[in-house]
Amino acid sequence: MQLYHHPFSMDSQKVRLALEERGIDYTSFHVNPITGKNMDSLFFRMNTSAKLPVLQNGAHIIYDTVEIIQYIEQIAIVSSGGGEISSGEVVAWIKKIQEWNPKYFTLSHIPDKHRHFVSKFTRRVAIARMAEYPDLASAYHCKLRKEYETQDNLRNPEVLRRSGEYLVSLLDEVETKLGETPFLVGQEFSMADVFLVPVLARLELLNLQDEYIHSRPNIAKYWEMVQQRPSYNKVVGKYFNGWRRYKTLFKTWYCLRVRSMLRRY
Ligand SMILES: N[C@@H](CCC(=O)N[C@@H](CS)C(=O)NCC(=O)O)C(=O)O
Repeated sequence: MQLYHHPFSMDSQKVRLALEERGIDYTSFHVNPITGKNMDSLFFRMNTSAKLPVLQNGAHIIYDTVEIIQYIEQIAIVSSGGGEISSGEVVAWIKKIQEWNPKYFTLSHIPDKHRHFVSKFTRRVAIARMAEYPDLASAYHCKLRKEYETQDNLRNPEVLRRSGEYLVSLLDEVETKLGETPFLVGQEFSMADVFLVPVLARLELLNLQDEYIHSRPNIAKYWEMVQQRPSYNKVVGKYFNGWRRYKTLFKTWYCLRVRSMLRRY
């Protein structure tokens, strides 16, 4: 089984947490969307949305995060001969969390000058690939249009307001629930937690933990606890804990700067 993913991608983190928690082996391929690797022709031909993650098992390819997780659960049940599929409550939490699109919230917390630089680089990559692979030109063109759309939406205060409000109401609901049970659904770490942990990790990466995590005591306690899990360390901690975040971010930033200077798109 091959997983195309990247540590920066929250949906990739969810899938990797599920694979680690269920102890399923897979071959990992890093595809960095910030350096435009998701537009490399081999990957793009398989997945013209260029979005991550993608799970491939032989001829079976899945592009949707929730569907990938359901597939992982089925594999875990078949290979262990036991276990069970997620309950209705877990599925409801997954849906609620997945309804929050972190894109605009994240981008709006990145300084304009860095954001514009990355956006320009992404557009240049799409244009370069268009010329290189004429048979994929319309798909690359679509990707280019989406990038302009993203930048337009970021100038719309209504889009940002809605995203922020949804996040706050989601966290308030999570805070109430965690006052009743140690994990989002009951006594055990479930797939609902797999979807929640990357949201908290994103808030910490953006240095927003005081406003969103520490101000909610139940979430703060939960956050401390889930960070002790080996799956967290492998998927998130290894790249973003303490000084590691600077190494991870610097590597991507350096690669972007050099390629941009040399005009290697
Ligand atoms: N269809 C995917 C979308 C996942 C998605 O939005 N992925 C983001 C990262 S979390 C991505 O790949 N962005 C890069 C891009 O849009 O170029 C799903 O629902 O699982």
